[in-house]
Amino acid sequence: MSQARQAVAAAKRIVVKVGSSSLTTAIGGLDPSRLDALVDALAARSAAGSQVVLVSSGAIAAGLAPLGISKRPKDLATQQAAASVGQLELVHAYATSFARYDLTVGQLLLTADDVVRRSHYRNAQRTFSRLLALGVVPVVNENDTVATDEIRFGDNDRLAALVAHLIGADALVLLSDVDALYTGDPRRSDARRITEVADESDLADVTAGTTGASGVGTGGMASKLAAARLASSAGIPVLLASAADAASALASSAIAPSPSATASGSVLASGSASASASTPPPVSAGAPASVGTAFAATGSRLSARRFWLAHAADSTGRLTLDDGAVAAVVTRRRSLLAAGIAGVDGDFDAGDVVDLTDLAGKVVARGVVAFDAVELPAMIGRSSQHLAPEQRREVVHADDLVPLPPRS
Ligand SMILES: Nc1ncnc2c1ncn2[C@@H]1O[C@H](COP(=O)(O)OP(=O)(O)O)[C@@H](O)[C@H]1O
Ligand SMILES: N[C@@H](CCC(=O)OP(=O)(O)O)C(=O)O
Repeated sequence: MSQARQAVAAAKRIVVKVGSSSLTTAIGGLDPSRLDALVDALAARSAAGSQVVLVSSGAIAAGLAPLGISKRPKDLATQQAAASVGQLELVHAYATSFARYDLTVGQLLLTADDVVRRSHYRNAQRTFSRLLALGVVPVVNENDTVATDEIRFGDNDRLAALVAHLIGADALVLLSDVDALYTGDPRRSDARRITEVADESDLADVTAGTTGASGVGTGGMASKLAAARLASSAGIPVLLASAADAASALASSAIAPSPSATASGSVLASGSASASASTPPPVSAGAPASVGTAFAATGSRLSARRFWLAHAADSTGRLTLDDGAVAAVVTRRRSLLAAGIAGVDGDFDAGDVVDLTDLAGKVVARGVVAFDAVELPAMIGRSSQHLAPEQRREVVHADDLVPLPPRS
């Protein structure tokens, strides 16, 4: 079994994301039997001693039937109305289903700011940590009802990758309606199945579509691939599999504790399983080598601050660097000086996050800029001795700068 699969099977803290298409029926609305089957697998993993966080899509899809709408609306306001109605159905269904195992769920509705803004993510971190310590299964979704087009994650794959980093998860499992990553859309006969992704070279032949077959999901395989890259480059192994294979994908290599014990750190549920609660089906010993696609962790875990910098929701401008400056900041990890800047775009203030690009426009790094946009045009291309004394400092300090992995 690959190292990535072993890591997923051994993970003590695991984030599992499930897409809308895996929770709904062909005619719309939640499919209780698919939801229960997913919960069976999650409860089994929890009983094997792992802390489980579920990122679940499906609010918009679940809201369509109660509102008498037959297909996914295109306009934001109707999507938000559907999400408002559907989220309630969704968490109610989860609460009922997890209760079969005497497990309590907690709902977290997050906006992009909650996981990418430094001032907010500590708050989200605290909430997750407390919920997990209390033995609760957090069920996460984007706060669709207040998210606007500009500030939306849009797809929960990315949200799940950000949450996995935020809570220090050991693995991320992305469950979808397709059994693995293919070289192209599996509806095409020439698409080849990929079992292991050790590094970027294994993805060279892959074309990932942006729409799914179901019509209820959002990002297609492209958003799953982007999320898998994001997580694996930050040191988190990823397993992409079909929700129908959830039991195998979530199989644990841990020796299952006694049936009454729950996730490690639980202070509430230990020994409190009610007489009526079911015992989850036993877990097998780790995901079989053939389930889904496993992505090895390629990078190392970034500090919360660097992760925030690299993946902050939006940068407010861009600085174009000449070749020497690109080499200095990306390879030698130096600060960016005015002399190496060839262009300035955007309307930013000192302290904002900006993209740093090469002369061809490719983003090579991100950083916190130390000057307002209006100050920079007169400074760029000049060496320090040709700058006013108060301007003789780094435009982006090395401590505030993170080179972006080439593939994210
Ligand atoms: N290279 C690919 N490998 C696998 N699936 C792909 C690929 N390109 C496109 N797809 C499509 O992406 C779909 C999954 O995306 P989506 O329906 O948005 O899932 P979810 O609702 O689980 O988020 C698959 O059903 C498949 O049709
Ligand atoms: N937040 C939205 C889901 C967005 C989303 O990413 O959907 P999907 O592609 O099915 O994972 C909802 O709950 O309907």
